[in-house]
Amino acid sequence: MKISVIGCGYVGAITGACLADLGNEITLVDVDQTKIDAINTSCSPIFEPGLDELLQKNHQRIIATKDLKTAVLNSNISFICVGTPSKDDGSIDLGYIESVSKEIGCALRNKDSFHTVVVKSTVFPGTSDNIVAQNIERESGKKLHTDFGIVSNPEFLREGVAVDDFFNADRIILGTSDTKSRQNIEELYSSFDCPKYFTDTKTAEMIKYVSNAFLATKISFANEIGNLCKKISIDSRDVFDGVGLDKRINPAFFNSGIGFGGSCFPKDVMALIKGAEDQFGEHAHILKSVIAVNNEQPLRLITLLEKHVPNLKGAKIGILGLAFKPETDDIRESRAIPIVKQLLDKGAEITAYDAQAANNFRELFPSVTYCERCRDVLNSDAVLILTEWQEFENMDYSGRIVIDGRRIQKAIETAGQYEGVCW
Ligand SMILES: NC(=O)c1ccc[n+]([C@@H]2O[C@H](COP(=O)([O-])OP(=O)(O)OC[C@H]3O[C@@H](n4cnc5c(N)ncnc54)[C@H](O)[C@@H]3O)[C@@H](O)[C@H]2O)c1
Ligand SMILES: O=c1ccn([C@@H]2O[C@H](COP(=O)(O)OP(=O)(O)O[C@H]3O[C@H](CO)[C@@H](O)[C@H](O)[C@H]3O)[C@@H](O)[C@H]2O)c(=O)[nH]1
Repeated sequence: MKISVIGCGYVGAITGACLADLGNEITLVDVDQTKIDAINTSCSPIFEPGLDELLQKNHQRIIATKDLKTAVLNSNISFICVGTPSKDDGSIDLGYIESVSKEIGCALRNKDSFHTVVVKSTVFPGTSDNIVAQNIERESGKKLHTDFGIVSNPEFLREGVAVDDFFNADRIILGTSDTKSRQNIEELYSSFDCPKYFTDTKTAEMIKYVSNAFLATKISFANEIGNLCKKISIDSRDVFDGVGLDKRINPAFFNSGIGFGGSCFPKDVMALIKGAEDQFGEHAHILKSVIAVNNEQPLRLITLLEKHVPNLKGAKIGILGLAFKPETDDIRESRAIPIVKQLLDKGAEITAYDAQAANNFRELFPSVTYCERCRDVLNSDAVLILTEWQEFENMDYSGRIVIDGRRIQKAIETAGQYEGVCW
């Protein structure tokens, strides 16, 4: 199939490269020339394991461009993969979705054949029908279901393991009330043997929000219980290992520590809270607590640090890990951000190491000293572990004060003085 993918960030680049690997011809579209140049030289525009290899292997079937109109006209299906960030009040900013759907509409003015538009970006329920479809109808003069169709196909990939998640999805959610589009999308995903769940667009959109909200809830719940377990000298991991044996509960996403970051959980939980309240007058009490626990968790690590280093003014603090999780260079909503902010406010001198995320972090915090080798960070008054990169398991923490936000076994075994946030 000929497919245009609009937005070459984490979701667009993965979707384009993986669909090319399945034999489709892909045109990736972005407004960012650097990303286009990277893709056209078969280099990944983001750090994601396996993506470079896929771009190289399928380079004859992948092209990147700024020209959305031609990309849409030369394809049968367009995937919308642009960002849906938070506004200052936490509600969803649909600015990119608005402008891309209008541009697709303009392009379709000159197209005679049927076109399927797939919304992969995470959007509040109702957005595909009320904004995307209506903008396209308005700008193109064409009719939904007759000239074009809409599918909501939310993405569930996790950064760091995104290629594997694409090819080995637990399920594919497909929301559409359009017969031709359903046929197109069924054909596109025909080689996947996971469950394909067909529903309407707004239900599909809600499934994405509820999945992220539930996983975030599990993490905040594990953190709340972990905080209590620490006070009673119970290892919270042992507790959740036991709890997770109940098939109704499941052991995943019970790792307690300094909380969840990333471009999705904080943003999507806030968007659900705000959308529920502003549009429907519903107060999401549980989800508000999920955010409150998550905001508190990184600051607990500072409180533990101050037990060992009471005066942080002028203290040398080493930080291991800046990315919001391992195997990514992404620092969006990383728990390292509030921790570094507070340490700097208290006058600490910070050295930090992260093999992938240091450059991104430097843009936010130029006053931090960034080390080339992780062992250089150890030469500090105390070491904080904020991301569970595998290489941190290979270090010797003997004689060091370590405050661990992510439970690195080697630190538990070798540190001179050791504190875990929730254990
Ligand atoms: N990152 C993830 O792990 C993940 C996983 C599942 C779902 N999502 C959702 O997918 C969407 C995209 O997320 P992302 O992390 O890939 O975002 P991103 O910010 O990494 O990438 C978005 C891209 O869209 C481009 N763009 C913006 N306006 C454009 C326009 N008019 N035309 C063409 N390109 C344009 C930007 O330049 C950018 O490269 C969001 O809704 C997000 O919530 C993200
Ligand atoms: O038990 C756990 C699991 C995760 N985390 C933290 O939670 C955050 C998110 O982790 P993860 O879910 O692995 O990464 P993301 O790439 O943000 O993926 C989430 O967000 C994506 C965007 O919507 C979805 O597609 C994925 O299904 C969903 O897992 C990270 O800061 C993790 O450190 C914990 O603290 N404890």
